[in-house]
Amino acid sequence: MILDGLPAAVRLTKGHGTENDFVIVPDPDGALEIGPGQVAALCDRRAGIGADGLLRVVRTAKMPGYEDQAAEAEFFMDYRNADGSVAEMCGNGVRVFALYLTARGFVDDSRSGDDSRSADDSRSADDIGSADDTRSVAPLRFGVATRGGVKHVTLVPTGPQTADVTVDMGVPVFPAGRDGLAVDVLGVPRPAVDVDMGNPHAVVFVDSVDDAGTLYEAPAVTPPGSYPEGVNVEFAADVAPRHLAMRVHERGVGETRSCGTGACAVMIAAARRDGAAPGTGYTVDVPGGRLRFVERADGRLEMTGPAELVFDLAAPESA
Ligand SMILES: N[C@@H](CCC[C@H](N)C(=O)O)C(=O)O
Repeated sequence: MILDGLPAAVRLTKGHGTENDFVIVPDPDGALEIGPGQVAALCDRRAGIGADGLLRVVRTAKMPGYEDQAAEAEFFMDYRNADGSVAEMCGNGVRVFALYLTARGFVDDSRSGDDSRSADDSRSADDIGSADDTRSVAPLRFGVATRGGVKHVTLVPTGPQTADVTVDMGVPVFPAGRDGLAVDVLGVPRPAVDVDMGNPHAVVFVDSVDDAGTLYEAPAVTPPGSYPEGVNVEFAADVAPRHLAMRVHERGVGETRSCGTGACAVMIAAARRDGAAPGTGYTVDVPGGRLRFVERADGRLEMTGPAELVFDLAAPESA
């Protein structure tokens, strides 16, 4: 049974960011062992809850090997793909994780580093966005620890279980050495751009995202063996100046409705192709919604998009 080994008191939550969906498991003390098989079972869309991935919420100080991030970020996002594999980063996951921390009271907003928040604003997360809540909501700022380093977020609640979240995704890297990188588009290899957002991406520009085909299988990437650890593949098509559409085949998942790091890779590949100056805004449409980007003068990429918590699930009483 998918909840085996999880204490009955653990309340799981389902959330999504532009329809990239996650099972969220609170484990502040790092006490739970959730192996790849159980992650895959929880993420199974027929026999489980169904999700593209799992986010375990663990205090950074309790996350072996990452304790040094605890000074900047109280909580660590332990991200797993739907097949149970571990990935370095998940951009949509960070937005959903940040909303979960605030909506479930893991982040004390008086300690969020937001100087503009008024002293008498004592609303609970459930009050925010309710019918009698007429005050404007100040953004919350805090760090989220990840395998790809601390990500700083700015979160604006838009309702009791929703928010717009901006994430400082760091400086994208164009790794050297994958010469001749290509992705098959309708059976023909096309040059691809190699982008590292903490996790690996191959971006190929196409005339229409329909050219990605069914994406039932991972797209062919050449030369063979270019990514021994696997790769996320993005198909990007121009919609208008500085506005693209994208489809993605994610490592460890399959086609998803959105990929935050993938959209970052598309944005930065397009910005370099266009010779865009820092500060230029880009929009990337994904099947599940819209993400907005700006490359700051210091080279760091900011991604803004929605996050939503959909429902909570408690384990049934044991017999
Ligand atoms: N959906 C994520 C990326 C998740 C990890 C990816 N599948 C990988 O294995 O690198 C995002 O929003 O960035």
